Amino acid sequence: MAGSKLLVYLLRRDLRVSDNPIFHHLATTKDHGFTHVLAIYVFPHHQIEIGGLLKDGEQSPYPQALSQVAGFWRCGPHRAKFVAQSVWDVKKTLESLGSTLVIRAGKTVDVLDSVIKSLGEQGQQVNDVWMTAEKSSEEIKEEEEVNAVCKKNGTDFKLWADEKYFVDDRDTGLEKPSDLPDVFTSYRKNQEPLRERPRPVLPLPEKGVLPGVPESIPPQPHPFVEATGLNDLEQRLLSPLTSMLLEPPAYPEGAESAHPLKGGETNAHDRLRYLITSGGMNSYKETRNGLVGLDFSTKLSAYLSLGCISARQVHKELKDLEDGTNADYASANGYGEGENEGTKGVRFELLWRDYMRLCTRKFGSRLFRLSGFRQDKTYNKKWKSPRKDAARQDQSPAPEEVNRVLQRFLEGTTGQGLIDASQRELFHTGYTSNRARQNVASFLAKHMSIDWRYGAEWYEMHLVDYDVSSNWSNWQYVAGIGNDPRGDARIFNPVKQAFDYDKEGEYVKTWVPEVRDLESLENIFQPCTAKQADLERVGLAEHKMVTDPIKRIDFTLDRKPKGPRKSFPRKRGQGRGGRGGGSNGQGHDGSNSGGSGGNAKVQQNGRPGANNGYGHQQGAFRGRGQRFQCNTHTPNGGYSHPQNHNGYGGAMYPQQQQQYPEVWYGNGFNSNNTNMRRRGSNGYRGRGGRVGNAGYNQLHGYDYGGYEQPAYYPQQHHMGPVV
Ligand SMILES: Cc1cc2nc3c(=O)[nH]c(=O)nc-3n(C[C@H](O)[C@H](O)[C@H](O)COP(=O)(O)OP(=O)(O)OC[C@H]3O[C@@H](n4cnc5c(N)ncnc54)[C@H](O)[C@@H]3O)c2cc1C
Repeated sequence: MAGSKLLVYLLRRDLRVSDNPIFHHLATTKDHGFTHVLAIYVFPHHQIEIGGLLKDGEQSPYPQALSQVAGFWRCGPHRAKFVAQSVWDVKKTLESLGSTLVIRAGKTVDVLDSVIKSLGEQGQQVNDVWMTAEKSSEEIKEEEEVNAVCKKNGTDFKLWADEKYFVDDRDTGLEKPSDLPDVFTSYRKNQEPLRERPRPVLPLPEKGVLPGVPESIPPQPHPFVEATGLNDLEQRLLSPLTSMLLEPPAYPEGAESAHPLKGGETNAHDRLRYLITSGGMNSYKETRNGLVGLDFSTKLSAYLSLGCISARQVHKELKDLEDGTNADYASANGYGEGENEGTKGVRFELLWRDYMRLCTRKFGSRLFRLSGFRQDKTYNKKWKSPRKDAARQDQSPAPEEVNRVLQRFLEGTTGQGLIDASQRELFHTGYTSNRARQNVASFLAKHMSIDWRYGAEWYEMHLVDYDVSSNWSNWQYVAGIGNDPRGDARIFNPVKQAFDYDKEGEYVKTWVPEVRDLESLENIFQPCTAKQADLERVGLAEHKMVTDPIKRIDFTLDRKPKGPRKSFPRKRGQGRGGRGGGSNGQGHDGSNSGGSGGNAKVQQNGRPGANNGYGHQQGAFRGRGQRFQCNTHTPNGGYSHPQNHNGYGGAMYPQQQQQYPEVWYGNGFNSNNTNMRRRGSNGYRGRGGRVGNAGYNQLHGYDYGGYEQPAYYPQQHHMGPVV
């Protein structure tokens, strides 16, 4: 159209209108020349599953949004909802300012190409495309693809810095990415005093100052539909998601989510104001290691990671409190009293977030590498893999056993209370505290020596605050292959940590209801330590957390951890491992999964199981193989993905789910009948062996017994209270 100039702004993790450099530029620069702006958010097909947005009967042109190593959904239900809410909030805010946000699904470049073509057919040229830059490899690739499409269409392309971090890139003093110190403390010292570092925030554009919206808005490209509203969008995003667990935990009665917050810039600012006025920011330092409740930490992470709020906006409100410059905070504790330990602590953590992102900038795709950022080629840690094609030939235990242990870890039945509570909380709510995350990551990587990327991908699926840099760098850090100067030497003892941070056992009891009626903390944190009579009284005597704990840690109340820090429990015949076999002699080698009792006699008992204990394993593997081979979304629940040799749950599209609502086929496990336990013949606790073994019924191992999936996915009736 003659005289008009159109800008397309592709939003990604900059889901806010205030303190947004692009909107600010458009609102305040007189000669930018644009008569129209079309802001677009594309649900990216490779990061969020968009199969639920397909038109009836259509097939997606894209592979499913599954993770590379484990084949988990890359975005589970909690974050899918949160993103939808955040996107919708931007739309509402822009509408209130006389603009709008167009919401699409697909591959960003395909949507852009279609938008440019569709507008071109109506005589409207797209002159410029802008987006904000990210530092992770996948996002950089997307930027390059967008640039290429722009070139092809004769459209200008510009990348903006997002400015959502605490210290602006222009102010860090780092001349190039590789200048970043490999130790956080060195970086922090370079940046202090932190209170002086952030740039001022950019205000919300005034109503009517943004360029107009084009008269005709291009439709959602085929074969996807446009959601009719926020509820419809949420439901469609959630509908294809399966739990990926063979035995998903039930939602514990009475448990309340520590993260009942909804997404969006508006809610982010409400939360921030609440934290200031309630005194939460002042007490942050004392409470930040908490485990239960909404207010022990800020719960700003999900907003920060999607860019619903910027770190400098958080800093500004803290400063207003400290300086006494916002009358709305006049009645808050600490008003006008300067920086305190709490507000200082929040700034410190925000700098951690910056640092993790600068690590991504420095190390690029090494963020996702098994050997981590800094290890050279000679690094030789023997990670254990649940995948046959990825495991070393001499791996012990075998991949099938690692897979069994991994499943227990994911579903939260390891027998370590703190780990299990955290994993179940994460599964049900999308959140778990920093303290719990450290323990969980350490447990998988250091106690179990399992390929830490399974944990990182599980977190990617479930965390409502998933952030590529914060997640993967933290996993590397805790796994000992990232930027922790203590590396392998830092190992969290989950029992000691539970005694230190869950002093009444409230957290573990909240999320692991099976242990609620046990009396001593020691037993709550490790139910296998309870007396047989107590276990029988609370109905736990036959529970796998007790009969087959993944790891048992000897710990006495004088707080000194005892016992070996072995990754997988010892090999058969090493004196601590054996468990009694199943009565048909089909038990596992107890040593592979955490045996801690044991003397020669116990080992003998364990051996028959060890020798014949493959029914379960092979069954599981064959089950998985069957799913993998299944290319289409059949009722067998299979999926195939080029990089995924490790299918877990059958991914089913809505139509099929209606047909076969809650059953997964093709599982190698039969949840009810696989275990034929008996007591280890040599006592059951302490150093004398313990409640015996998981002997696996071979028949069921080979049989693909259909598994009834609890109705958690996708109905979402256990999402916890929402405020
Ligand atoms: C294994 C592991 C995985 C993690 N994955 C993520 C992730 O995907 N996304 C994410 O935002 N955080 C991640 N963290 C960091 C941290 O656990 C969360 O940021 C924090 O628990 C979020 O809760 P909060 O907002 O109440 O944090 P607060 O304690 O209130 O901290 C304030 C803010 O500081 C930042 N922050 C705090 N600690 C860290 C940290 N260690 N690294 C980076 N930023 C931090 C967050 O943005 C947070 O919102 C991970 C930590 C571990 C150990």
